Amino acid sequence: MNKYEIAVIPGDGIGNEVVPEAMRVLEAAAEIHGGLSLQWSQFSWNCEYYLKHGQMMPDDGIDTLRSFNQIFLGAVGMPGLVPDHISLWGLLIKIRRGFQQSINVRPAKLLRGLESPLKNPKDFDLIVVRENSEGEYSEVGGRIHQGSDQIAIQNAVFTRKSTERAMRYAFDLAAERRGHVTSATKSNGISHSMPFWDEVFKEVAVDYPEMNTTSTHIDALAAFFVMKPHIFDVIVASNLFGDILTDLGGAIMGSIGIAPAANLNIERKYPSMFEPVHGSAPDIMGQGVANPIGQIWTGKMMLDFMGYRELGELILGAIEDTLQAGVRTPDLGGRAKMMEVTDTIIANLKKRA
Ligand SMILES: NC(=O)C1=CN([C@@H]2O[C@H](COP(=O)(O)OP(=O)(O)OC[C@H]3O[C@@H](n4cnc5c(N)ncnc54)[C@H](O)[C@@H]3O)[C@@H](O)[C@H]2O)C=CC1
Ligand SMILES: CC(=O)C(=O)O
Ligand SMILES: [K+]
Ligand SMILES: [Mn+2]
Repeated sequence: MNKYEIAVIPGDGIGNEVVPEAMRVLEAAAEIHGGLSLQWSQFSWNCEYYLKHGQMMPDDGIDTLRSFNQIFLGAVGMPGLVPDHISLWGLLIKIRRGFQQSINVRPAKLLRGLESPLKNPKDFDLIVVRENSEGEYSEVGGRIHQGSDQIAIQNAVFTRKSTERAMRYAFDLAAERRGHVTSATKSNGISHSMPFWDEVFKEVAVDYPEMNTTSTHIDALAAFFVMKPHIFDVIVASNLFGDILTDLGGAIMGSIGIAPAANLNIERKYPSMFEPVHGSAPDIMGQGVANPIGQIWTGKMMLDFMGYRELGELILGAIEDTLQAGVRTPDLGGRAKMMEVTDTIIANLKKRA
């Protein structure tokens, strides 16, 4: 029996609802496999914890997580309780950076049984590789002066090491897929970091002569996601561009509630963290209608990363069977409750086993 220690951080809002659902599916998958045991340890670090303790996680939080194989997280943020920059930087981003989870992998594809809101989506199947450790999301900057003299400065940080790492990951991924990498740039407007980004992209591409490459400005790229998403294979993007593109990726699939993600420590020196693209959705929390598919598909990505790809395929198949049968939450135009969707996915998983 292969045992894995998984740290579970449901976080805020619907994170507390969809994480237990995904755990039910992963448990069912482990049972089908027979040789895989997932040992879950729960941590209640979130905005309520902050209100009690003045921090999003204890001082030794990162040390506590270090011994786990992986981290399974829901979402962080409850803007009514704690300002978002404090909650996200105090937990989510702290973990991403603390464990050098430098790559955020976010697929978007046309699922069987789901109509995209696009009129002519064709059969798109793309993956956004988002640089996850620096870029526009930096702590470098500050505020000075008062009143009408106030100034806010926010610096973007692009290192050769991290830029190259994200790009190499994208090329390696494309080599296993359709061999096409698109770089998301904005070197017409951002005059230092993005020309640098373009230069590094050209240099890295030299090492992959068999790959096709395109460099596209992020504004046009966003429009192409809507007009012709099928042209994309792998897209490599900076932290901010990747963040925005992947909500759009969720939207063109049918809902941001189904979009999965993986924050990878590709060196496997530290745990990686698996959490869907969506946030804590305070507008629908407590109603039992959150779509659990984003979290469940994220669980599939965790199994893939742990080397259980066949099991992952089984889960995605069961998700598609469920969508095809019309069992969908309201965000997908359906009337099913969250738990009914999960129950149906588990039943379909057992049928496929
Ligand atoms: N990685 C993370 O933990 C993230 C955290 N957040 C945080 O979440 C909080 C809310 O942020 P928003 O901007 O509203 O983004 P959000 O992703 O939480 O919600 C955006 C919209 O999508 C809907 N939605 C999201 N997930 C859904 C699901 N599983 N099923 C059905 N509908 C779903 C929501 O109801 C809402 O209408 C904020 O505190 C924000 O900072 C936002 C994005 C990512
Ligand atoms: C914070 C956020 O929106 C994300 O990581 O996608
Ligand atoms: K999330
Ligand atoms: Mn986001």
